[in-house]
Amino acid sequence: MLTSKDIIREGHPTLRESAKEVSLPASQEDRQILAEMLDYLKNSQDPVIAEKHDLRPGVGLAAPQINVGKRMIAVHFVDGDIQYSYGLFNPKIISHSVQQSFLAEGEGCLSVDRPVPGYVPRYAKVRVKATALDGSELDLRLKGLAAIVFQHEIDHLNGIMFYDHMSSNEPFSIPEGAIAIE
Ligand SMILES: O=CN(O)CCNC(=O)c1cccc(Cl)c1Cl
Ligand code: NI
Repeated sequence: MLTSKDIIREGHPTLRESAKEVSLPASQEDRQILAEMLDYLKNSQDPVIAEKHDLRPGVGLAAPQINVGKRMIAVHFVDGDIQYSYGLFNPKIISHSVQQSFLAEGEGCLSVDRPVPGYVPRYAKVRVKATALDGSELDLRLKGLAAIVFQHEIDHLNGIMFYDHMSSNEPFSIPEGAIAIE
């Protein structure tokens, strides 16, 4: 099982590289890695398992964070009454809103061992295409928390960290018309 020691931290070059497309259909090895990433998220959200294995909680995870330079992400969280639990190959934002949004509580990252207070401006709505673990093609129209999490993960595939989006001298500045996601 993946644990916190498998997660690379700021300063590791892989976090700043662009990850490579996964050739499909995915190999058994790539499917195994993606399944383990999804399991990490589930385990990290289980108080008993997280405590036992000292797991930091996460709602998403990108392969570069476990030093695998491939375009694979996992997400596991509930947003309102919609449960998102996916392992995805080659996720791609194919369109997005002009309007922006940000998480009122800010963002955190398993690869960043320090709090970085401030708002992370992101697209309020995104349309994402990807191939799921079972090989099916997904076409997702996301808003709210889901839109933010998917952008955080897809950023990791492009070597982008959440604080790259933050205004350095005004971390709590809010872009014109941006909506706060509570
Ligand atoms: O890349 C994934 N991680 O670093 C996992 C840890 N961070 C989170 O779960 C997290 C926390 C707050 C906001 C967002 Cl958008 C995310 Cl994603
Ligand atoms: Ni992260």
